[in-house]
Formats: sequence, structure tokens, C-alpha cells
Amino acid sequence: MEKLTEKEKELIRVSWESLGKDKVPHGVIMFSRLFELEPALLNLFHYNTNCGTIQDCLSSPEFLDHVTKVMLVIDAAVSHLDNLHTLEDFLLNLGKKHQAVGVNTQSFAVVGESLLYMLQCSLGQGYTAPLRQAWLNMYTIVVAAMSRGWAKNGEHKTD
Ligand code: HEM
Repeated sequence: MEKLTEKEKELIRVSWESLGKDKVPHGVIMFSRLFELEPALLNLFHYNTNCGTIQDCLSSPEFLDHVTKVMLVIDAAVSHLDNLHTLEDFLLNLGKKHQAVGVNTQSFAVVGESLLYMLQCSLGQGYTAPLRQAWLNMYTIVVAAMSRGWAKNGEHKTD
């Protein structure tokens, strides 16, 4: 696993904390952007609620639960910046689960772009080039582990 510099860790920790305790509204900004960039992802959420339009989906409790889960994973990564490898098994498993529900690894990159978009909206002037790079580096580590799990699950299915 790649390592982050101490400066990058500091930028990530301080900016994440500055978003406040309730991360869900920031997650909603992130997913609104994701669906703008890749509307087909809406179809992967097979909840009872009608997820026909972006607005229907974004306001459904099940969907907000998923947003909460995503923010908790990011929160776990931010809390483990010194030892991200301890999340490896969890992230492998998460990648496997997403392979099973039909998410492509290319979409993980679009999630990354949406995460940066959310940070830009939420941090305003605080969104600087080094901060952007720090988050991108962390997200790349998380997604690399998820993608390894995704690939393992894919292999399994074709055995
Ligand atoms: C490409 C965009 C994504 C789509 C379309 C997607 C879709 C889904 C779906 C359909 C489920 C199963 C239903 C549910 O639990 O709500 C799920 C579960 C989950 N997702 Fe995602 N997801 C995406 C990205 C992510 C990302 C980036 C993370 C975290 C970094 C994440 C974290 C989770 C977690 C923690 C679960 C619960 C897994 C479990 O049941 O153990 N998802 N996702």
C-alpha cells in the first residue's frame, strides 16, 4: 500500500473535521454530482422506494443510509491514515460486494471525482491544490484495495 506524507495526512484530517459532525449533507452533494456524471448508476439502487429520478433517490431513507455508509468508510480511512493497511480486508470485502451489486471499477474513479467536487463546494477557499492532491492520494489507496476485492470476486464467478 502506498503511503501518505505527514503533511497530506494533516491536510486530510483538518479538512474532514472542518466539514462538521454530520457528514451526510456533504455525502448528498457528492452523490448528486456522481449521478450527474453517471446517471446509469441510479439503476443499481434497487430499493423499494422509486428511484426513478435523482431527486426521488436522494431523498429516500435507504439511499441516505448508503450515503451514511460511504461517509463512514471515508471517516474510517481518515481515522486510520497512519495504518491504512489495517482496513485492507474490510476494503477487499467492500469491493467484492460492489462487484456483486453491479458497480464497475471505472465508477469508483467517478466517485473520486465527485468526492473532490464535494470538497471544493464545502471547503471553498480551503480547497487548495495540495489539499486536492492529498485527498486524491488517499482515495486512490482506498479504491485500489476495493478494486482488488472487486477483481477477486469477478475471478471467482468465472471459475
Ligand atoms: C459507484 C458508486 C456506488 C454505488 C452505485 C454503490 C451501490 C451500493 C449498493 C447497491 C449497495 C447495497 C445496498 C446498500 O447497502 O445500500 C452498497 C453497499 C455499500 N456501499 Fe456502495 N456503492 C457505491 C460506492 C460506494 C463507495 C465509494 C463506498 C465507500 C467508500 C461504498 C460503501 C458501501 C457500504 C459500506 C455498503 C454496505 C456493504 C455491506 O452491506 O456490508 N459504496 N453500495
